[in-house]
Amino acid sequence: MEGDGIQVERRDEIAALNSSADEVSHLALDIGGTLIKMVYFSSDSDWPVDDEGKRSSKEKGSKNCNFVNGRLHFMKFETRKINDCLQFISSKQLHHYGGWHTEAPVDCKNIIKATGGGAFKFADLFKEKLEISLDKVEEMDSLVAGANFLLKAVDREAFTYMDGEKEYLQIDHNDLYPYLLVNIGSGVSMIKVDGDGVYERVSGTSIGGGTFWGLGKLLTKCKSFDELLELSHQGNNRVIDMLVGDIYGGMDYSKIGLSSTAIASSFGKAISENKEIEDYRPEDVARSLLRMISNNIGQISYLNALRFGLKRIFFGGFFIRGHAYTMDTIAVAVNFWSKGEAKAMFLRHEGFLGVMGAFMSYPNNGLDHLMSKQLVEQLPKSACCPKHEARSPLLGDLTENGSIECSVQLCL
Ligand SMILES: Nc1ncnc2c1ncn2[C@@H]1O[C@H](COP(=O)(O)OP(=O)(O)OP(=O)(O)O)[C@@H](O)[C@H]1O
Ligand SMILES: CC(C)(CO)[C@@H](O)C(=O)NCCC(=O)O
Repeated sequence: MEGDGIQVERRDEIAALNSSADEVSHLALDIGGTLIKMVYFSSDSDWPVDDEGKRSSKEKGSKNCNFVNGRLHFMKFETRKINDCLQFISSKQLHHYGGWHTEAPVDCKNIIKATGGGAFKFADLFKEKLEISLDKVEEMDSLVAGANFLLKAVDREAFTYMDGEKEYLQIDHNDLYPYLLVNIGSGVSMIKVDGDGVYERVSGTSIGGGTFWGLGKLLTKCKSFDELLELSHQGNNRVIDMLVGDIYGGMDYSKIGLSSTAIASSFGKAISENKEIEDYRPEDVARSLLRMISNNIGQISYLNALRFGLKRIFFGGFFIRGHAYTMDTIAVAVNFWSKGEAKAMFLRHEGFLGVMGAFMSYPNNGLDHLMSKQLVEQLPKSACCPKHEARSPLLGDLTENGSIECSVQLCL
């Protein structure tokens, strides 16, 4: 029988679920060029079943629906280590729990929503290793659905970053569109969003997170992205970048609005010195690289915002990783080029937009509404958000693996 919410599989196999600590559903994947993102829901373990092994109501809502408390789990894996992801799914038996469909035949249970290029590239691998069929969700559709959902559902999802200060924003649901979504993954997609499912990918650039990680790895011999990011934190880009002051004898070029400390040419100083890469500190190389790529993305984003008269630019993707210097550079670039007209905004669930979109695409009607309500209610509402706000214990910045409490509606 179908209801308004997620439909529960009313089969005897469901009874077997009750032996496990948590009940899992709605596994979704975003398999990108560099990272695999995963989301799944686990309900609290004390959800009762009736004598026939069917889930019974703990708290009946209207139309015979249950409100189930649980957690939404967020994970990421490196795509080059896809076997770790397969192993995780297998060890937790997650693959049995795509959506719960009343009508679905037993052998349809291993159908998982998946987005990103890897949903095509690795479809056979998932089938072969875990007998999972990937139900492909279009990548841009997923990004936009995920961003719209998070911006509407999660209080203080978006924030600005300037001079080391985060300022959380209260998004008016009736005044969200249009905006520019800039997703900085391996490559960068720029999407003009006009409504739910109404969007156009207006631009992109191949100089993105993959460029930072790839070039950074070659130039610094770093073994991990986190190591490279940490290095950049300690570096000084002025050692390698050619500044306006280097060209103008320490002076500003005020006539065209460039201060002496502005970068005139990224990595430009390296040509005038008789140095090899080994002569530079990896910290400084990492810093210059991060600055170059962040600046460039900020500038192209601004130009696209200008092209369509958009004032708000939301930045997502795992390149950002909540990193202060990255956000600061992007924000300064947008602010500088737009003369303060456009604003760069960042998202707490930055890297999980696409996978949230895929998660939301499981056929149900209740999830969106209910989760929105729950997620919002878990945070105190306030019209004005103080700077340097403490992280919410339930909804911390989700740049790492973690989980958040929420409720979903399941209908029998
Ligand atoms: N632990 C990590 N390992 C590797 N890259 C990381 C890590 N954390 C952050 N990154 C950065 O995030 C980028 C990947 O971001 P994201 O997961 O949003 O994109 P993707 O889906 O893999 O790429 P695309 O959408 O272009 O296919 C990397 O290129 C790198 O710059
Ligand atoms: C190819 C995708 C969409 C894959 O996620 C992404 O890596 C991207 O937007 N790259 C930039 C490609 C370009 O527009 O030049």
